[in-house]
Amino acid sequence: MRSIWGEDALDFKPERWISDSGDLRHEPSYKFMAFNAGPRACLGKHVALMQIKIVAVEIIQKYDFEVTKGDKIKPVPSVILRMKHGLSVKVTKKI
Ligand code: HEM
Repeated sequence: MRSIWGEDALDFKPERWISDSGDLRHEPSYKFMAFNAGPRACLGKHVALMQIKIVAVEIIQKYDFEVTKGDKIKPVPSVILRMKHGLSVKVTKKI
């Protein structure tokens, strides 16, 4: 991921997606491995992203997530994007 997004790839920096003029910054589709890019790219990408956002909002409103410290976070490039060592998190229900 660092080879694509730079040394701070793992940092939470939403501002990285905003240009100097305040617009959303365009990044080539080839940099997003999950859906691939080009003529055979995933046709369901936009449906999938919309569903992911809807589900994420529902879950984030109800639960807190904390990534287990010290875990190695490493993606495995393959047909299906997955984590090499999994991603363990502590989940707590919001009061
Ligand atoms: C998180 C969800 C999804 C992921 C990560 C995903 C990922 C992918 C990937 C990596 C490919 C292969 C692209 C290539 O060969 O270069 C693909 C192809 C495809 N996906 Fe998805 N997909 C998702 C959801 C969906 C959904 C919801 C639909 C349909 C509503 C869909 C329909 C398709 C179709 C039809 C293709 C074949 C496109 C072609 O070969 O021309 N996908 N997808």
